[in-house]
Amino acid sequence: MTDSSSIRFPDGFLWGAATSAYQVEGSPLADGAGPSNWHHFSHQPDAIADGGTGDVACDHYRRYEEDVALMRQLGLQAYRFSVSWSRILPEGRGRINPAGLDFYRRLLDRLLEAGIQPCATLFHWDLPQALQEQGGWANRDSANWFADYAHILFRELGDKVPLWATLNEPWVVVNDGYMHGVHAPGHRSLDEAPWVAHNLLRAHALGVQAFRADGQGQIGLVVNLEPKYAASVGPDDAAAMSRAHAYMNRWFLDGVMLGSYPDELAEMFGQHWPRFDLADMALLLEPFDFLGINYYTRSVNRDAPQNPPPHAESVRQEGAEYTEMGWEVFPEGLTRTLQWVKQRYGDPPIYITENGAAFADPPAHNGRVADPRRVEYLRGHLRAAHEAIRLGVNLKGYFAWSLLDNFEWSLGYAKTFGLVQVDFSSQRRTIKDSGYFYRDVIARNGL
Ligand SMILES: OC[C@H]1NNC[C@@H](O)[C@@H]1O
Ligand SMILES: [Ca+2]
Repeated sequence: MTDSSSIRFPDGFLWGAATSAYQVEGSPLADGAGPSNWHHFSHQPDAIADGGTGDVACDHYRRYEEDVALMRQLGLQAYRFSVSWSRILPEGRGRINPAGLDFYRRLLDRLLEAGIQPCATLFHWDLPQALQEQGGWANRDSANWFADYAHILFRELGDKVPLWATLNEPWVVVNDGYMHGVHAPGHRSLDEAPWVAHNLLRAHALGVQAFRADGQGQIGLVVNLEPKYAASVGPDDAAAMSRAHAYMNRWFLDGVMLGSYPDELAEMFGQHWPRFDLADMALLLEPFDFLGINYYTRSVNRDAPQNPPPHAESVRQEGAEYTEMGWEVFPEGLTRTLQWVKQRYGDPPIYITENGAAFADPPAHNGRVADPRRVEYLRGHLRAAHEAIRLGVNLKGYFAWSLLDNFEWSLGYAKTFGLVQVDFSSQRRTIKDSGYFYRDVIARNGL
């Protein structure tokens, strides 16, 4: 039963929606842009479920003015997007491509004219291919490449962007790109993965230092968190839950908030786990202004010794509701996760930088797209977010994933998360019922 009592969020709570460059922009090589590793990866045979690539996507690189108009129609107060590193630096380092900067200046000007706060992510997985070919994040120099890139953006775009994020979901880069090989660069290496994670966090810290030197506004880190439950009360499943929790939720946050990695990681990686310099661990503690949390679901884990770290597997829950991603709809996990972050990491300011659901939506009919399951998903998770605020979590805003149906990485275009439907054959946008629902939430600052 949905609770019918109305709720109001705090004054000034920030309401937005999110996208990322490679998932929506298209035109990957336009106007002097260099290829990213995702451009390279998505063109590999069988890399993407429906054979999709980011070549066109939502054509946002060319339709951004129409899309900002859609954001206005939804009454968004903020828009979270990412900058394509290889538009700015086609070889990843050195030569700047002015046309790349100009695209983001145009987008920022449209947003500011519309009274929409930009929230820019520096890195949302699309590393310049030229840097991937120099080892990418496995190369210790990657942290410096990132800091140089960050410095350019702060200098060139800093006066138009109040909220910055260094990285989006470093865990996914490691788990999907370096452990399971299903994301760019498609590696499976217990030796590379810990160093990739470490260099990503070093990059984050050096990026924050660059921001302190000449940035304006606030800067944060965006992580995906998924509360872990045990499939049974047995000790093996409890241990599996604890390993899964360390691997997915604590690895990166302990690194940057506590200056150490969970002991469980050294245990589960064994001889593949490096010895990290103390100087590195001190760097990781570079303070930043807010934590971005991306929440979708929980997982219930049982022991799976045959699996790679964390030697666990998730168990489907009888009677539960699942999205098209195979993710359980579990809003109470959001409240629990926000409380856990508050208690473990010293009550940092938090934005929910992504929350949303993929459901099989019907095609637009008479200018409408009925997506009641997404409306209920959002309603339930907004209630859960409000409950966290009631429990004292310093939650400052919420960004729905996603503004538009878009390229869902290795799953291609079939998984649709948008508040706005995109007909990829015509590029026609249609606001879904969930978009109108969200517009009313923003207008009321609550449910
Ligand atoms: O899977 C849905 C989203 N999750 N976080 C990162 C985004 O790029 C994904 O589309
Ligand atoms: Ca507030």
